[in-house]
Amino acid sequence: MEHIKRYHAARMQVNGRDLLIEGPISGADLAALSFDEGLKAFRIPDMQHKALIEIADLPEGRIIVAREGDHVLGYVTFLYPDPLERWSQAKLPDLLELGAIEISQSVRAGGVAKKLLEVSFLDDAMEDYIIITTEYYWHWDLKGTGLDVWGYRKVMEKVMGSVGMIWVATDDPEICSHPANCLMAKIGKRVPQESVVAFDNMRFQNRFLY
Ligand SMILES: CC(=O)SCCNC(=O)CCNC(=O)[C@H](O)C(C)(C)COP(=O)(O)OP(=O)(O)OC[C@H]1O[C@@H](n2cnc3c(N)ncnc32)[C@H](O)[C@@H]1OP(=O)(O)O
Repeated sequence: MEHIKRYHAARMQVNGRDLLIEGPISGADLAALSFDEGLKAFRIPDMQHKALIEIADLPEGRIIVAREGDHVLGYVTFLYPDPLERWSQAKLPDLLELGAIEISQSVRAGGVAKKLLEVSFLDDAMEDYIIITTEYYWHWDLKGTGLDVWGYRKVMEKVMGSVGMIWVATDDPEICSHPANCLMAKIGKRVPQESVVAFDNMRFQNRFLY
């Protein structure tokens, strides 16, 4: 499958700060930007910056950033699912995982996460993919937001729902291990039925138990 990446950008103001939301950007462009110290939910900021640079240059990888000048304050990633996760079992060329979305504390709750997704989905190429995201409460910044798991789950539903990603059922044991965890997905308009069926089969693998 040819992965077409068309650049889009938008501007917004949050707390009086001018932000540029743009992407997909290349690894070289991302390497030239500084990376905010507050972006530490998944790895220490330096390591996460390096990981994102690698993802940006993967054939299927897409990184959309929110930046103030040359300083990154938020990002979202799309790439093939981790080979250790069931979502990669069928090796679907047209299934991408929204792997991480993170906004620095100083500009949170100002619509940046929703804007990152809006810009991501401006690219019509996204209609060729099944986009999934796995929500595990242990990845959430409960302490930094002061929200409980259900309040946080509501925020994630609002962020993902803003581009039409919806809750979908699965019997994946990790997702089922806590009721606030969930799988969300959006199936692009041009995704063939065979891919949708393969995705359904990956979602349910323990039918003999029912
Ligand atoms: C696949 C994954 O990456 S799962 C992990 C998600 N990432 C993280 O948990 C990392 C740490 N957290 C963050 O980076 C941010 O808090 C995020 C990404 C969860 C949300 O980013 P934000 O830019 O703050 O979200 P945004 O401002 O677009 O808000 C979306 C909605 O949630 C609401 N919201 C956001 N934060 C809060 C909050 N702390 N309390 C109540 N509501 C909130 C917003 O008001 C908005 O509501 P609306 O749609 O009714 O207007």
